[in-house]
Amino acid sequence: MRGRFITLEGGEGAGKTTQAKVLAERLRRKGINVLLTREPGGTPRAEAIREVLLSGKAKRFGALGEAVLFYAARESHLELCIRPALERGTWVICDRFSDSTRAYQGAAGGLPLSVIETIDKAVVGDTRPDLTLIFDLPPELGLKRAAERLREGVAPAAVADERAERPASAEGFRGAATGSDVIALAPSIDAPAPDRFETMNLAFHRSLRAEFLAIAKAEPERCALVDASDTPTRVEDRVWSIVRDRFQL
Ligand SMILES: Nc1ncnc2c1ncn2[C@@H]1O[C@H](COP(=O)(O)OP(=O)(O)OP(=O)(O)O)[C@@H](O)[C@H]1O
Ligand SMILES: Cc1cn([C@H]2C[C@H](O)[C@@H](COP(=O)(O)O)O2)c(=O)[nH]c1=O
Repeated sequence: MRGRFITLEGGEGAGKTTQAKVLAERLRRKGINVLLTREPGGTPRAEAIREVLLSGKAKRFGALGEAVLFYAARESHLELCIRPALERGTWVICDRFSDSTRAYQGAAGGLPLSVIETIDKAVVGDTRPDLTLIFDLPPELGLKRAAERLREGVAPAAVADERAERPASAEGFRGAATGSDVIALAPSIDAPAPDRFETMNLAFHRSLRAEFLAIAKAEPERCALVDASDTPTRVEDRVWSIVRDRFQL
């Protein structure tokens, strides 16, 4: 049976990475094979693109240029990592996916939705998430958390983690060759400094929030809203109750 595809979406510092790890552990405790991954990233090629995008080096290409790069990374990720895992029956938990492009490069970045939808159709096809958890909180709070994370010297976690899973191709996870469980990614991009999008102004982050809320409202069969301003334990419980109900676990 095909695995389930779960994505986590939302603004900066919303707690997606924190909760993705907890969810993966909870599912594993139920005996489910889980691939925990992130976007942009998940394969060496996509991680290299991540470095370019988050450093701000691609900013001068505008929202269209950045969107094309996000989709180049997504194509590699889907082809070498996500689709093979789903076909093996592994559940995939992905920290950000297409809704982020729609919010960041679309609503907040000014790229028309029709352009994103065209590229999305070509790259993602029918590999759509079965469930998208949308983490909602005021951007001021999310940015404060992200700033505290930086002050504590904690880089946004590299979540590519395949445990028992192994990619079929040489372009798969870097850690596969060494057999490591959690993939250690190149430090340069995850060094503690605000990334390209964290440095945008509050108006940008407000439009992100509005777009994520609009997506959740427009697609209630796929999306579930999570109040990310709550305590970590409460958020964890809410996530688990959504996942349990959705997949009848
Ligand atoms: N519910 C919560 N309450 C308070 N702090 C939290 C909560 N969840 C996560 N945090 C903390 O906030 C910071 C950001 O969390 P995390 O990295 O999980 O967010 P994120 O949504 O993945 O962020 P980004 O998209 O910016 O990478 C971390 O330092 C984390 O420990
Ligand atoms: C997938 C995707 C991501 N982004 C932005 C959103 C964040 O600012 C970074 C990713 O960093 P994180 O710490 O892993 O959250 O990239 C984007 O603008 N468009 C996208 O499609």
